[in-house]
Amino acid sequence: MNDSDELAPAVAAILRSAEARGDPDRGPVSVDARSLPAALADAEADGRAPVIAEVKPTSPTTEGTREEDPVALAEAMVEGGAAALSVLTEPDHFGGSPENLRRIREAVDVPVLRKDFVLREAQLDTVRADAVLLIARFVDDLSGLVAAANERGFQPLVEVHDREELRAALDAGAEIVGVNNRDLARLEVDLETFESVAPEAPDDVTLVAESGIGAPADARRMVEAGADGLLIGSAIMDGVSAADDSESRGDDPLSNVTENTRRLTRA
Ligand SMILES: O=C(O)c1ccccc1NCC(=O)[C@H](O)[C@H](O)COP(=O)(O)O
Repeated sequence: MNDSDELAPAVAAILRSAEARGDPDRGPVSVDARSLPAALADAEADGRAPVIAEVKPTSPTTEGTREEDPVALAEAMVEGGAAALSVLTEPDHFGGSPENLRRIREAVDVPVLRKDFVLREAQLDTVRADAVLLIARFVDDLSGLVAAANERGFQPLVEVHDREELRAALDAGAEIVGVNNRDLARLEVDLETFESVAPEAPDDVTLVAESGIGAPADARRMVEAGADGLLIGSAIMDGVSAADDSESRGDDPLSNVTENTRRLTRA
């Protein structure tokens, strides 16, 4: 990873803090993972859009920080039909923590993806999750980290943004690939990114469309383009564009999170 000059300043700062974070003081963890591909397929089989709902207290592109208990947020998402959860563990720019993930995974029975900027093997051992995000652009030894994640029982979800990164992910042995519609160089979101990369992926890969899915029509568009899973954060956490109209939003933030999730899982 040597292109921090080409990244949005917020992303370069995220990477600096990921590099500086200490490694856990223990050996390799072992995980008995809940299957993410199976959970997504089960959702589709019973008529729900396969949503991976993200517990994302804040981000560089969000105003303010959600103060609700992360476990309550996660349970509200599952109640709304989420097939799986994504939980931020990045503390400095997303308000996440490994402890949030540990508590959420204990409280729900759906698969939980660890959302962070994992750069080296020891960082895998910070907390047990069912799946772990590895960002192709930022990981120097992608094959090594995919293998290290698999050895521990984690399901690696390798994030790409273009066809070249998709090839690198497949060469590294990725079986679950996320195509991020958010360009981390400029932080702009464009759903055409998924549409241009998805046709290049083999059929046996589980493909996840990430970022920028704000409304049910976006969710349908991504599924039509080949998405097996939909990673959705902001539209569930704040629901600005998920709600059809502001009158349908109530005063209870957790009910709104459930309702935002439900609208998207019913897409
Ligand atoms: O979300 C951000 O502002 C962000 C900024 C810099 C790097 C990464 C960022 N997001 C990471 C994500 O992948 C999203 O949280 C996830 O795909 C959900 O996206 P969205 O539904 O658009 O909140």
